Amino acid sequence: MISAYPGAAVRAAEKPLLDAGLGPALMQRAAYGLYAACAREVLARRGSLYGAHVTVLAGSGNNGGDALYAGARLAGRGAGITAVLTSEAPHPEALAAFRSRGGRTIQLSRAVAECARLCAESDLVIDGILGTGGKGGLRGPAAELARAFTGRISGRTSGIDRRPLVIACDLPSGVDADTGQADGEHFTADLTVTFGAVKTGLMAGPGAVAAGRIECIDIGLGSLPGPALYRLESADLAQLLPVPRKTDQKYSRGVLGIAAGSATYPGAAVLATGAALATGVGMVRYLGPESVCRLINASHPEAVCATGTVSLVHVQAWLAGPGAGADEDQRRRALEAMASGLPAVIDADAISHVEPGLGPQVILTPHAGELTALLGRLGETATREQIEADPLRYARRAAELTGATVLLKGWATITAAPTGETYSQAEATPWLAAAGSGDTLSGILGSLLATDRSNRDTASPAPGHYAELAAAATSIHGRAGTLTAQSGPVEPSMLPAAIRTVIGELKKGVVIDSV
Ligand SMILES: NC(=O)C1=CN([C@@H]2O[C@H](COP(=O)(O)OP(=O)(O)OC[C@H]3O[C@@H](n4cnc5c(N)ncnc54)[C@H](OP(=O)(O)O)[C@@H]3O)[C@@H](O)[C@H]2O)[C@@H](O)CC1
Ligand SMILES: [K+]
Repeated sequence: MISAYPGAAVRAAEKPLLDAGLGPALMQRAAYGLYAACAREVLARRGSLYGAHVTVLAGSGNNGGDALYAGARLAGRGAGITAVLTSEAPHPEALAAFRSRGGRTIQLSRAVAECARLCAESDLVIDGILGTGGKGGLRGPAAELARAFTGRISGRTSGIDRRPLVIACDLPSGVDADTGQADGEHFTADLTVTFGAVKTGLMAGPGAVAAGRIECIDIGLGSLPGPALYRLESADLAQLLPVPRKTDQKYSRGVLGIAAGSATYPGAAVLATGAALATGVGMVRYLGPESVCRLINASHPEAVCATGTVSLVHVQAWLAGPGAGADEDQRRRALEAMASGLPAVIDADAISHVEPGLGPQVILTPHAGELTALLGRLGETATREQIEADPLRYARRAAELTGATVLLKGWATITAAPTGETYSQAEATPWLAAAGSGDTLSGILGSLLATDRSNRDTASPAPGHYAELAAAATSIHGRAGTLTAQSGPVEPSMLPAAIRTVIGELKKGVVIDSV
């Protein structure tokens, strides 16, 4: 599990070490970690450090110091290095070390266009303009450089017309370390090498997109407070996924009730059912129109389909909403599912029936547009753009207002418990942004809720338990999409096959996390 902390918490943990005069030592550890990651990535790309073109972007603070020291080490391995100084007052000792290894410097304010060209023609750009001391987006010439560089490399691929590798020092410059907001110009990295602890802004909103892969370097920080944000990794997922016991039968493994689909949108019910079955539920009981029952049984003969009501069906969890449209019977079923006290995924059209006073076992799965509407009904104004810019804040706020667990979809999907525990998962591929994709996510989550033993074995699951399960479902969905995308565009109806493969590999311990 990755734990992330706000920038202020990391700075507070550094303070006693700085007061004890250990600042330079911490910087050397950070710079060495950055150098080692840069060397590894350049070697992987071009086979040799010797003769590689590297540009270091160095700001006025310690972030620039880290980047200059890392650049000095790369110069010592034969790379050709130029530092673009974005301030008149760079870190003096780091600059001296950089120059002593033969690094040359350019003052950005006098040559923005030249610096943008230099970056675009480099093998590697190290972004050391701003770290945790940055306030707001980039300003002045640094903002112009980010814009010009992005313009120059847009349209380039990772093939022959190669983009330079961009490695961010601690965090991509212009990204808020706590929220991931990036209001103004900012850099976008392939890899962020972060120091001491992962910053929450690297795992949320635009910051999660800008950070790329995340690597955390241990610099020997003191104790940190409780993390603000978690990310599940393969080993956590393997533990969370239930395996059938020898004594199990279909009912004890878990039955999921699905009230989804309508005469207008029947496909959503088929997709949700297929994903739930592939995730390993003991049984699916489907409730909906007869025409949808027939369609589901044509592809999933194991699903038990009926047109009845929620209260007459014995299940361990509910899934309501996908494809329900304006179907009045499905609306009633969604309300009954929310009131049942059982774990329930409330997705798509059912989100518009949500009222405050729910419990954490109810998981709402909005995208930013649906959350705008939900918050509006609860008396809170937030535009889609505001939610996309700061998803941590709004997912937590929605959980607080409804009492439910909230899964807010995005590049990094945020799941927030009403008690504050928050997760971020970012395994998805952009190919998953397709009609029907959300229906499969809700099917996976429904299955995890129905097979969840803690719900039956303990009186009340731990706070944040449902947010963790929602994060697990998000991760499985993202991994299944990424696996499918390896051979081309993703059709959501292809996902159940990949879900089975992902779960099988997780259980065998085959999947190794890249960060
Ligand atoms: N502390 C430690 O022990 C260790 C810290 N480490 C490293 O230090 C980093 C934090 O360093 P830091 O505090 O010096 O801040 P940093 O982000 O480099 O820049 C601040 C400077 O930028 C300026 N500035 C601010 N906003 C701006 C904007 N929007 N656009 C333009 N300029 C802006 C601001 O000037 P001001 O506006 O305040 O006058 C100020 O001069 C941390 O991320 C990590 O990399 C590691 O070495 C490990 C040990
Ligand atoms: K940076």
